[in-house]
Formats: sequence, C-alpha cells, structure tokens
Amino acid sequence: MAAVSVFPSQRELGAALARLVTEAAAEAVASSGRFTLGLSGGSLVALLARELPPALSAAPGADPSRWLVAFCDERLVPPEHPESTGGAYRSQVFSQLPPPGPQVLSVSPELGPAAAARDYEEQLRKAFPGPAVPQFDLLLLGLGPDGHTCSLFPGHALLQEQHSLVGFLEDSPKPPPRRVTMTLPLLNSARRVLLVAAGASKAPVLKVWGEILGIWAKSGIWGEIGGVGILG
Ligand SMILES: O=C1O[C@H](COP(=O)(O)O)[C@@H](O)[C@H](O)[C@H]1O
Repeated sequence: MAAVSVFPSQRELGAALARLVTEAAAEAVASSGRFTLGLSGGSLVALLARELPPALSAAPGADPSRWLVAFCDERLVPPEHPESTGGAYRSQVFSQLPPPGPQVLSVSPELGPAAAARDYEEQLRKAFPGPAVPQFDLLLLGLGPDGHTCSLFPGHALLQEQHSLVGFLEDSPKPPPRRVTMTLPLLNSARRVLLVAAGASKAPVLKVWGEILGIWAKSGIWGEIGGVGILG
C-alpha cells in the first residue's frame, strides 16, 4: 500500500515523522523485542534531531535501547567531518537519547570504499542472522532534487545491483564522491519504507517518484510505502 502525506511546514513534517517512528518502534519492540531502523542522512538528520527525542521521552514503550540502527548510506569522510551521516546522527540525535541508546551499525570510512562496503554488509548479515536479505522494520529514505535516494543516483550502475546488500561508489555526482550505500535488494525487502522529502526543490522529482512508486506498489515489489512530503 502506498500513501502520500503532505505537510505545510517542516516542523509539522518532523513532528509527524517522529510520531510515526515512535509508534513503529513501540509496535516492533512489543512484538519482536527489537526495532530495526535504517536512516538516511542530509536534511533528515535535523528533522529528527528536533522532533524525535521529545516524542520518545513521552513514549517509554518505544525504548531506544532496543533499537538496531543502520545508515542507508554513508559518505566516506571521517566521522567528525560535517558531511558524515553517522557523525551527524551521533552528535545531533543519539546524544539526546537516554543511555545506553541504540545499537548502531556504522560504515568505517578508513577502510576505503570496497572494503568498507564489504565490512558493512557483513555487519548487516550478522545483525540479521535469519533471512538471506535483512528485513528492516522501517527505512527512512531521503530524496535529492535530482531524484537520488540513499547514494543511488539516477542512471548509475549501482541501480542494477541484484545480489549485494551494500554497494560503493567513487563517482557520486553529489560530493563527497566516495560513498557506501544500501542497494535496491535491501531497500525492497524492508517492511516499511518512508520517503521523506522537504522543500520546494524536491517537488518536481517527487511527482516523478510518485508515478514510479505507483508502479512499484502495483507490481508488489514494495510491501508498504508511506510518503511524507512538503511540496511548497
Ligand atoms: O547525499 C545525500 O542526499 C540525500 C538527500 O539529502 P537532502 O539533504 O536533500 O535531504 C540523503 O537522503 C542521503 O542520505 C545523502 O547521503
């Protein structure tokens, strides 16, 4: 099932997002003892930093110490670099959660692209020992104005990947060029995927994505898609 929600401001988008994550976490923790969450970087970090910690403190059942968090993609820069997704989440979001906080799987930029992708895939396989392709409870995907999500860019060869859960690229059209990313097989197996787009620059590409998502939903490739967008 695909659904699109449009909000008049980033504040309202962030609040809805925080509510949705909190409810999904409480549900997953109650039914399976843990909540598995994939997080994109970019503008999503600030949205979550503002709204998620207060939403969580009002919902003890969502217990972040029972979360397994992974990054949907990572830029290969040191963790203290302003472009590091893991670094941004650590300093802006996880630091606001009660200790011990979530278990976090991180990409190791110092390994270099190929080895970092292999290492990250191994971490994911260990964290999800059962199924051949891990099933995240929820993936929060961002969207670039050029239509990319994670570090999967339109027309890039990585979109053809059918086996690896994780890929790497050294030619990202958006800097920094070296990145590690979840691939489509992993994204497609998630229980829920939420595409989060904020700001007018994303409106044209969101329209295209809507059409594509309609096709995906009909073909049953995606289990459930919820979209949250701001078109103005
Ligand atoms: O480079 C990236 O871009 C996308 C979109 O970022 P945004 O700042 O336009 O929201 C992001 O989802 C991805 O994780 C990131 O690496």
